[in-house]
Amino acid sequence: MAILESPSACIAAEEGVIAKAILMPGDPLRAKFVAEHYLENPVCFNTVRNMLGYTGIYKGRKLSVMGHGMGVPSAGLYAHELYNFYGVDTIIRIGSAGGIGEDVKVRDVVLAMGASTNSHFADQYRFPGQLCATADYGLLKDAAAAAERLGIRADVGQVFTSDQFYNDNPEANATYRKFGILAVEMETAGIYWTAQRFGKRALSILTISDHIFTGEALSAQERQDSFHEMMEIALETAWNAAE
Ligand SMILES: O=P(O)(O)O[C@H]1O[C@H](CO)[C@@H](O)[C@H]1O
Ligand SMILES: O=c1cc[nH]c(=O)[nH]1
Repeated sequence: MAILESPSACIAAEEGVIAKAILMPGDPLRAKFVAEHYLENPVCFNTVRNMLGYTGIYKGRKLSVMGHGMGVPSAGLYAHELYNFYGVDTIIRIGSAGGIGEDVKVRDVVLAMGASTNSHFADQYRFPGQLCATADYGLLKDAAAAAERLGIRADVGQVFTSDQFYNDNPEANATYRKFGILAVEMETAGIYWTAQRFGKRALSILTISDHIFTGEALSAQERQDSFHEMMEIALETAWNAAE
């Protein structure tokens, strides 16, 4: 696929091709999977850096899905370009996360109401104080309702967005747990801040793929099945926001 001239640095898509609502996993191959399994007539709109993006139709409405890579710098960059250059107004992250909360089990779906973080991404805003990274309430409400309709248990609460996958501080996770953090992952705060900065909407829907305290982890089959549950909640939520 030839790379197009484009208004932004890291996405090369034709004007109007990307839908107003987009699902975003970290892994571009998970984006391809969603496009091929859930969207009618998916068309690939981005191959730059292999960060695959597709637009197709879900239940009669135009919807997109694209990878955002790992970590806040990568996810923040793609969210910035989508919101500012491609007319996107809703990003729903669909990611994996490590369980922290006592009541959170592998396979569970977590709706991230807010994200605490050790990321310094928001320093650029020179916000006088600590800027809360929070989900869009409408998306959060729609996702909780969709989970209930689909009969899927979804925990709603706070997550921790970490710059480290391998953390050298052995006490960090116990402290997160003490403060009621449900799960740890690596992008939500950056996406939420970017949405807040540009007056847009974002929500992270996460599947617990492993538990930090119990060491329990999903098998490949379980990962596939429970990721389906997260994807279905996300698709139903995005449908409400789609054209
Ligand atoms: O499954 P994804 O969406 O990539 O999310 C989680 O998985 C990656 C680490 O394995 C990080 O990106 C983390 O946030
Ligand atoms: O960021 C992540 C994702 C899954 N599991 C973890 O422990 N961390």
